[in-house]
Amino acid sequence: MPEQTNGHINGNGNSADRPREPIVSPYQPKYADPMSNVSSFKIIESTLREGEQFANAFFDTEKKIEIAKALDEIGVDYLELTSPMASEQSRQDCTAIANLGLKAKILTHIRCHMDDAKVAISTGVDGLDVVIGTSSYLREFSHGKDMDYITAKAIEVISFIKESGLEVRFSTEDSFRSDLVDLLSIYKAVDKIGVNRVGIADTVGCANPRQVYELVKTLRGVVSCDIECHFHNDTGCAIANAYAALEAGATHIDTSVLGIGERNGITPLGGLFARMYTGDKEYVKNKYNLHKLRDVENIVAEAVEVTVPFNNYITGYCAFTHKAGIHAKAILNNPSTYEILKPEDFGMTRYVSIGHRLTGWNAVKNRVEQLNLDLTDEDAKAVTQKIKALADAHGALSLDMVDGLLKKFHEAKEEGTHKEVLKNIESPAQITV
Ligand SMILES: CC(=O)SCCNC(=O)CCNC(=O)[C@H](O)C(C)(C)COP(=O)(O)OP(=O)(O)OC[C@H]1O[C@@H](n2cnc3c(N)ncnc32)[C@H](O)[C@@H]1OP(=O)(O)O
Ligand SMILES: O=C(O)CCC(=O)C(=O)O
Ligand SMILES: [Mg+2]
Repeated sequence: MPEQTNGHINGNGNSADRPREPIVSPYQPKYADPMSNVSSFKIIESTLREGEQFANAFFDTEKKIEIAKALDEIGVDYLELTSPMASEQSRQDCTAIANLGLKAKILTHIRCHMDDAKVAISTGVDGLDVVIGTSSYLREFSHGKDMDYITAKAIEVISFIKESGLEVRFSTEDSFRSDLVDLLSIYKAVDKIGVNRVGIADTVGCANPRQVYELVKTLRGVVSCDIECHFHNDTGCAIANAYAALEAGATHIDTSVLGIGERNGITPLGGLFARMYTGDKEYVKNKYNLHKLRDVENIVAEAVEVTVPFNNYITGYCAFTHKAGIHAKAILNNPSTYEILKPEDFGMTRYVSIGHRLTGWNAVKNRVEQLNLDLTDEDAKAVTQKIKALADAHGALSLDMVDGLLKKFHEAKEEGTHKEVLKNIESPAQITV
């Protein structure tokens, strides 16, 4: 039997830290967890590149440095920066961040073009992410080049970057609307000349996890270098696609803080953490400083003038709020009953909400115990019914109101008038403390 713990209504979740027997769920997936790549996956954090393509984003040098340092504290493996070709300030910012001496490797992102490569190398970054579109859309409406030209240019640019000693990645923009034979043939060609990584990019967010798995698995059989993946979230698959890519043998995933990027963005850093933590908690906890996630999200949210979404992975304000009575009872006994992520692993706090009509007597009784009031189960049940009636008539009650009601009831009980007092309370105003 799992240990019965006394959960905290506003507690810090420490009850979940106590040793307890593992709960073996009959609903564990039957297949072996294929997350062999979890123990080696790397994050290419692109808030300072893809994130700068978010509609509201404008980061001055100081803000870029603040974000870069905050991401470095989390322990992301790479930071990807906007192309130095974008503007003179972008070029100077690349140089400034490359010189910060961060633990993360610094990359910048360039077109498949010799001029871009030359300028990028001169910034002092550790590596270059080279990209060129291979779908018929991009070949026709963007750069207008055919596959022979693209392949020859890729080989020229990659060879040049390698000669300078930098790490180099080659990526095909809009991979999922590109011809598979074209893709495999160009990836093979660049693998042969020693590219460090090839990249698959779902530039328009059209791919689903099954398609991702198939493409990455096929590519894994064709190249020996690392495989990076970049997923846009237009159809809500960016996290699932990242996971499917890792299952299939990808090694690097692009993220941005809060998922910001072109249109509605890419795989969010926090969402990827949540997904990967669920697969291999110890690896993710040991490798990344998860307690710092909220700080960097707040920095970025403020910089781009958005609020952190209420339902954000991990840090959304209700990510660890439990409400319905059935949930509250079980959570208070053992948080893992309704939590796959431990809030304390992310520096977050669990909250059990009790002042509403979905509440249950077990949660109310727990509050009675926290307030150290001498009330019976029957008393807790009676007060619970009053909370429900008040909520039906007036909407949710604050925790202060619930406390006020419990204290009033307790005082009246000492005088033997509690049933009458409870009956006479008809509005929250009568219990507001
Ligand atoms: C899917 C992605 O997010 S890819 C990354 C996107 N990032 C950026 O665009 C960085 C910010 N961009 C910029 O500042 C500018 O677009 C620049 C500096 C890169 C280029 O600016 P401009 O020279 O004014 O060209 P413009 O932006 O109008 O068009 C893009 C040019 O790059 C070419 N191009 C587009 N993609 C590529 C590529 N991957 N490799 C090589 N050339 C490319 C286009 O053919 C076009 O060339 P043209 O000047 O002959 O028409
Ligand atoms: O360089 C890459 O792999 C991705 C570029 C990009 O942002 C995209 O294709 O959406
Ligand atoms: Mg993108």
